Amino acid sequence: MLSVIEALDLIRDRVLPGETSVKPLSETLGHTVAESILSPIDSPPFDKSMMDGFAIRTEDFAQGAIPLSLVGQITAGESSDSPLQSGETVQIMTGAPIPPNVDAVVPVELSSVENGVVHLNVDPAQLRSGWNIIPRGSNMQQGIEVLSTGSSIRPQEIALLGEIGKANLRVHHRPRVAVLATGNELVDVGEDPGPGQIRNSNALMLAAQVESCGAIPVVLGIARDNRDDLRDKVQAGLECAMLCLSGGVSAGTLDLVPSVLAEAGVEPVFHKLAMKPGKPIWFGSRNDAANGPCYVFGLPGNPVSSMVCFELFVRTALRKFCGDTQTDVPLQNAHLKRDFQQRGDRQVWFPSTLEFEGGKAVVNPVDWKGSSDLRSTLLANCSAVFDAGDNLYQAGELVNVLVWSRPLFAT
Ligand SMILES: Nc1nc2c(c(=O)[nH]1)N[C@H]1C(S)=C(S)[C@@H](COP(=O)(O)OP(=O)(O)OC[C@H]3O[C@@H](n4cnc5c(N)ncnc54)[C@H](O)[C@@H]3O)O[C@H]1N2
Ligand code: MOO
Repeated sequence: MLSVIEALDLIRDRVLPGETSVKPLSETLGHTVAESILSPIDSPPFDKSMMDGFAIRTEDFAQGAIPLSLVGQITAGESSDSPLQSGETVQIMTGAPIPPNVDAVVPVELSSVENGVVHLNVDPAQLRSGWNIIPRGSNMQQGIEVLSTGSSIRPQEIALLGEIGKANLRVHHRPRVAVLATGNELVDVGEDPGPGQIRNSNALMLAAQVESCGAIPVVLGIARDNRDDLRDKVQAGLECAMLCLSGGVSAGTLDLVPSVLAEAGVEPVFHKLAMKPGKPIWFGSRNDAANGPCYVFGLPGNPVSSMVCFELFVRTALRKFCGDTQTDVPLQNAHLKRDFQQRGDRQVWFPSTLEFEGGKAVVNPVDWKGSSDLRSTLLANCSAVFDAGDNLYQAGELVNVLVWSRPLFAT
């Protein structure tokens, strides 16, 4: 069986970045840039005062302290082209442009003013040319690349693009992701299950995970375990950029998903991984000349398997599809809080809590009963990774951890 790392590589190889369009800057948060963006300006665009104070010429102090005559004021938004004469100063505010031949700003706290005369309470030997002035172009020079293709847009990217006047830019689309639950045992969450039935909790969970990635969920309901119903609903799902099925991918007589997908022209890339939860996961893609490719995940029906497989694989596929160049799974290290016995032939992604204790990241596996135990995931915020084999991990040992995304509100 393939490993998680091998599966992630196959997904990254198979998934290609999707379509792009030009959007107003204010609508691009969370998108990925699909063009290289150069700065048309210097930043700051002029030599600028970093403090509220008095603009001076340090050369005036070469022979020692002198009183300065106050000849004006420059506030942010104004500008002054008049150079200072020897012995003159202007009051200047933070953000205001520096007048010609001024080379330092003395903070107002280090000065006193009496009858239009300014005295500086600074040792003249300490006055340095450039003090409290940020030179034009020192943060960013005209012509440099500020964002490369594939960077994602956070609030600070929006601000910088605003600063350079990039009101519209080319970004990758938010993809539509179809969610299709399969199973004769499923009823909608608003219904009372009869004997042998359970509520379809996976579809809502997967739709929420899709939303938490910034993609658009398209919930297709429940496909029954017969070829006709499954085929029809799969066809509808293939119109989206991605399709996530849940259930029907292991070895039961009604596990029809792999064969129905194959009939629908979805080319398998892998089926079954050496991981727990999630062993029977299926991944493939269909290329449609008219609609572009659809990437298909057959997620295992057990709720924790579906959830963890989404976090690892679907999220990675979405990142790649959305043009993001950062598609590594964001694993981090944490110290085990207690001894942990691992037994089994599959790598385990164990629901756990990650906390900071005494300045250290500490991870504690929760009391998890297995892939159907959704309840214990409510106590967890990450998966701790334990390799296959029979190993006693010691308290304090470093292990890999994958933090589950924590959305604030859906987009
Ligand atoms: N002989 C074998 N049996 C199983 C194997 C195997 O390798 N050989 N693998 C086991 C593993 S591991 C998993 S995980 C499950 C996954 O099976 P399926 O993906 O085929 O899922 P189902 O059998 O349809 O369902 C499994 C379980 O999850 C419940 N379920 C399904 N859909 C939903 C939903 N939408 N919402 C909530 N719960 C759902 C379903 O009722 C089952 O209890 O297979 C093992 N078997
Ligand atoms: O791989 Mo399964 O998800 O252990 O129950």
